[in-house]
Amino acid sequence: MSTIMVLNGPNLNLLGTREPATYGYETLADVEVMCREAAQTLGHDVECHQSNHEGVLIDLIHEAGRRIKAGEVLGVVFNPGAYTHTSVALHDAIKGADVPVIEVHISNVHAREAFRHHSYISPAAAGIVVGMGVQGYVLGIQGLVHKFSSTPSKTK
Ligand SMILES: O=C1C[C@@](O)(C(=O)O)C[C@@H](O)[C@@H]1O
Repeated sequence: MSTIMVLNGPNLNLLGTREPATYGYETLADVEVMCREAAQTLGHDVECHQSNHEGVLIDLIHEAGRRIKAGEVLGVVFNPGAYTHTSVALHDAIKGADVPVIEVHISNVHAREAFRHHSYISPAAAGIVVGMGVQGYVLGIQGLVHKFSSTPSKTK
């Protein structure tokens, strides 16, 4: 059973109280429970991390890369928060460590301010889930497993 890493970037520790009209009322702890249940249903563990610091997120992506090579980790479901729109370093980390990443955004970033329309992460991501609320994390886990688990599938 391999582990799915769920990474959340800056300000996502404030879920539940942060702009609930945009991000909903579920807390990060609620999201992590949803992720654990979704992963377990598919035969995987989850490991959840949140950081407000770009370098910590880069280190976690590198760690994921090492653990993927060791067969311990399947990939990463990643909401990079505002670093989505600024971080060449996170883009390079994903490419450099060769990590399958499903990028998740709770809100529909394309229906918001223009500065949220560009993602440095998307060109390095294996898939993207946008605007589905916190359910997007579950969809991201399902997508990651569907695309990357060794279980045969006709539609990868
Ligand atoms: O922090 C976030 C959250 C977000 O990634 C989302 O989940 O919708 C969208 C980003 O633009 C924003 O900076």
